[in-house]
Amino acid sequence: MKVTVLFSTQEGTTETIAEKAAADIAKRLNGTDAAVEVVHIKEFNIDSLPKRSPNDPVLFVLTTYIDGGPADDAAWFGSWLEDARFDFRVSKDSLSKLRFSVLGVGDSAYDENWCLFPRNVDTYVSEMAGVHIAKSVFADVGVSNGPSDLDAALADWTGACIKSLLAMQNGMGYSADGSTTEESAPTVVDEFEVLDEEYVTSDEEAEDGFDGVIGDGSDAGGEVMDLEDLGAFASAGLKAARKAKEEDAAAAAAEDGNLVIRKKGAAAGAGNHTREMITPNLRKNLEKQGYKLIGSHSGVKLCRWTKSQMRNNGGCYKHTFYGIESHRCMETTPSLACANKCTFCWRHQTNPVGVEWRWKADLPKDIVEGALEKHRAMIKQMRGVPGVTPERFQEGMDVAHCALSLVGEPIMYPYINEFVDLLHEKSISSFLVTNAQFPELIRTLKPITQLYISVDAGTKESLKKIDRPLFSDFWERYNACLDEIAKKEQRTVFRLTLVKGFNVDELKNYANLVRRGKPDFVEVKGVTFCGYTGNNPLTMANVPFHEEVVDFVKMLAEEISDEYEISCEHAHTCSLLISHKKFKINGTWHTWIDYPKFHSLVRSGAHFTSMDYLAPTPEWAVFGDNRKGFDPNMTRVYRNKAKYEGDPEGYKEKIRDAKLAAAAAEKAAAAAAAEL
Ligand SMILES: Cc1cc2nc3c(=O)[nH]c(=O)nc-3n(C[C@H](O)[C@H](O)[C@H](O)COP(=O)(O)O)c2cc1C
Ligand code: SF4
Repeated sequence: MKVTVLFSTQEGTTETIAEKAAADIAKRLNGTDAAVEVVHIKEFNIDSLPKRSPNDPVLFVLTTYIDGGPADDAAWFGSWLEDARFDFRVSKDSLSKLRFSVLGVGDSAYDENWCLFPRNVDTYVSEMAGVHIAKSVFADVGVSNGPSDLDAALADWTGACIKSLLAMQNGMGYSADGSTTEESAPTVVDEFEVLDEEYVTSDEEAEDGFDGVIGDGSDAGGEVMDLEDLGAFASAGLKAARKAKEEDAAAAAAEDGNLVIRKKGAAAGAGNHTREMITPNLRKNLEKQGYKLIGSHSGVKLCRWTKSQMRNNGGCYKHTFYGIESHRCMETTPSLACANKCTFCWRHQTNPVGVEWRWKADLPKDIVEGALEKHRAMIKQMRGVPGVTPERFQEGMDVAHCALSLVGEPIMYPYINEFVDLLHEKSISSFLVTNAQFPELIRTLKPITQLYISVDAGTKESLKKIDRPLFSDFWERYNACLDEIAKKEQRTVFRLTLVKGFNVDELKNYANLVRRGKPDFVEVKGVTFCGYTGNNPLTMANVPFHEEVVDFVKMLAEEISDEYEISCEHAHTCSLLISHKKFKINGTWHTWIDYPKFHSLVRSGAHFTSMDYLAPTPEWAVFGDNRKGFDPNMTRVYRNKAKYEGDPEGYKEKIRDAKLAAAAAEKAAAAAAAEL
């Protein structure tokens, strides 16, 4: 018997799952004549499926991608199957020899598209007379407990497959529900069911009548569990035990040599991917990226500019544009989840997603206190570092700004208003970035110091390509968010991230969006390359040069020149600011913020607008100044100072050449990979 575990993946999770399943199966079939192989779908000859011997089952482990469709590697398999299924010339029992089962991987946050592709594969193969050796199971990476949780689904599915495979080896019958018979020929119950699709963890649904019982109880080993027990069911201990078991299985199988892994090069991104808001795996992942986690859904991270300004080596663009003291700025988020899968996301697609809040909500007080504590602990590590004076160290400990822009969608957090109240009570300013998918939450958001909206694309098509949103009405939501922004009276900012080859050609569309949202400011920045993984479409070639950003900004400013003008530049981060002309008072830009005034306005409870807490912009920050946005009170550090000072133009040229070479090399590598 040859068991083929056939996987498709976009970003690597499903590959890991397939390997775990195969290792477990191989271990359990050890000592029989069965061989187990893990095969990447691109390496598999699909035309051989109809001829496959019933003795050589195929276990599909398939991910779900955009609009519920297949990952790129399985696109042709999807169309092969569909063609075969609907082509009247193909016999309806053409897969009658095939013994199979499907483990689908997807995220229920995608509603009706949850595991759509694996479900279709399951349906089509059944309709062409393929025979289940075990019930197909659909796993939900969006929950951390319950029967459709990835770990539980994997364990159930693998267990059922093993049972049938052992029965086949022993010449016994088997059924899709995992029971065996004494008959020598296989008896197959050709039906399957999704493991408790209705199972949800949200408080809301619990209120809607969820009684804490999973299915009929059979899913949990015959027990009926209540909600408290679910916590234990998903406890770290159980998971650790499972993991250890899986690792043992992999090691033993590899030792015994009945497991073969056949896949295409580096098929996908690395290891541990995500399930739920801060599950043990996600925690590890985020901590590896330098996040300090608070409670069950919040994070804080020390920004490089905080460290830089602590040493008086320069602040971030927010220092240049708005007078933020970067060394007193805490970067945090009360929601690591969001409703997108942006191509340029810093979290390398490991983010939990949802179209609404559906997790336990920690108290705002605990998040604010926890974030301050962890932020200060990171600042403490800067004590004694060259350039950090006792004054600046003390200022660093005394947080004055909070950038709610780390990752995730902060306004999804149900207590966001209470959260910003707590910041303001502590005289901490609030800069909040939202991703333009929740107009109703923007509407109900209280006045904050500065409200950002990410305007990632000028057209529906490129928004879909860049942000890869969950909502099907994402474009309508995007526009509704702009309408809400237009109604806000305190400072509003459009944040444009230019991605070469994706959105830089949409000048006129952007101009229309600015006219619609009427923001006070438009910040434009080139996308930052942060080592995107897996099949992420971005490469260094998508990162625009500073001059390209400047050219774009000049053209955009020209389009909206009746009301806006370029005001500031921070060359170091390729960022420029276009401001509404009302901030140019008597010929002087007033893009900076009077923070004490903002706090006294909030405390007064009086009505106020963005014109009530402004401050003049220093000359060095103004566009056109030869200091290019670098604060002259600080000392710039060049990594290659000698070279730069000796021949600044030549040095810039070299940097440019190096970037171009890197971009060309990436393109060539991608082309070569595509050809393989
Ligand atoms: C751009 C994008 C779109 C997705 N669309 C869906 C979808 O429509 N339905 C679904 O069930 N899961 C969807 N997912 C969730 C993935 O199936 C899930 O993240 C899975 O763990 C990815 O597995 P992989 O790492 O093997 O590619 C999507 C993920 C991404 C990144
Ligand atoms: S909205 Fe933010 S956190 Fe969510 S995917 Fe996009 S960049 Fe990442």
